[in-house]
Amino acid sequence: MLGFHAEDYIQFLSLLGRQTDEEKLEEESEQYGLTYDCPINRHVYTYAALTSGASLRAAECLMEGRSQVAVNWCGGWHHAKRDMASGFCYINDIVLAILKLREKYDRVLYVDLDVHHGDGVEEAFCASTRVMTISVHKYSPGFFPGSGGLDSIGVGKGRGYTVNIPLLEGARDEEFVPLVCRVLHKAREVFSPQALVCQCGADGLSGDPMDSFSLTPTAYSRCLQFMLQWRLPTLVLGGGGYNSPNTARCWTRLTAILCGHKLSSEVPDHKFFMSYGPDFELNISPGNRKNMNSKEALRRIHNTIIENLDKLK
Ligand SMILES: CN(c1ccc(C(=O)NO)cc1)S(=O)(=O)c1ccc(-c2ccccn2)s1
Ligand SMILES: [Zn+2]
Repeated sequence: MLGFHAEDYIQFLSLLGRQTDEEKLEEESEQYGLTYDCPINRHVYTYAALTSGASLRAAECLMEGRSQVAVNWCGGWHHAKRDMASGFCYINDIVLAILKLREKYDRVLYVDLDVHHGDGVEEAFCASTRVMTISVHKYSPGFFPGSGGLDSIGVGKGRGYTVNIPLLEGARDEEFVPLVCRVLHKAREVFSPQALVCQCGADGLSGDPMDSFSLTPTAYSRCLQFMLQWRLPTLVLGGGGYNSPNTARCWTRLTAILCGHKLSSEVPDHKFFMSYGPDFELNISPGNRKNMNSKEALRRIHNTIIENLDKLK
């Protein structure tokens, strides 16, 4: 964890279980972002260490050639900063995994499909020409974390290696998939990644409490399948997803794709079967929320990103 995070932050997290002076605890917690959406309890450190360790181990499996794809659905904590928790994220397992992959691969592509901007990962690599980050997310006044605009393209020598695809609420599969895949195609052309990390936060699904996009698991499946055809060492991670049955539907579908397994459209009987009512179907309908993304806006976003990426040639 010290490969990315500040020692004092990790030290504080590790002492949480043993700290008894509530007053002191309260005060210090604030400076480390350990309030509101990142509450503290004595289990946080172990939880964060285990989930990050799993993402690191998955990266090592790829580097050892044990598999072409490795998955950690408990990972994907893209908001955590070097010395601060943020957005339910305590340790940035994604940054740790990318730094590990960089020990073997010269260029790593990071793709963030979560409905929230992958700010913690972008910030960590915004000055790098060896890690390209691409985040597609809802970008709207007051929506967390508030960063990830079209003009956020990296800094210094890393300028152009940060890509943001900012969308408005109501985004649907039929425009999400072609836009993301066209950007991915261009990114691969100009960056030639040797390894891939994909955060598959499912809070963009229709029916998620984040109430933002109208995606179905098909959007995530098509984007992941597009990347899988590159046959790069690929790390697949989880992230947000607050409608648990729908998130399970989505990640089960992605797992089946990764395993080359065909799924029935019916949810099979199991311990949590009743949570999948009333239709007990694997698929999710997109719903009918108003789509605020106009064709002109989507075209402008696409053209701007393609122009920016072409400058890297
Ligand atoms: C802290 N926030 C985050 C941060 C990160 C995420 C996330 O999933 N990031 O990927 C989600 C919410 S937040 O302020 O937007 C919210 C906290 C609680 C929220 C909520 C709770 C219930 C229903 C709808 N929204 S949104
Ligand atoms: Zn999210």
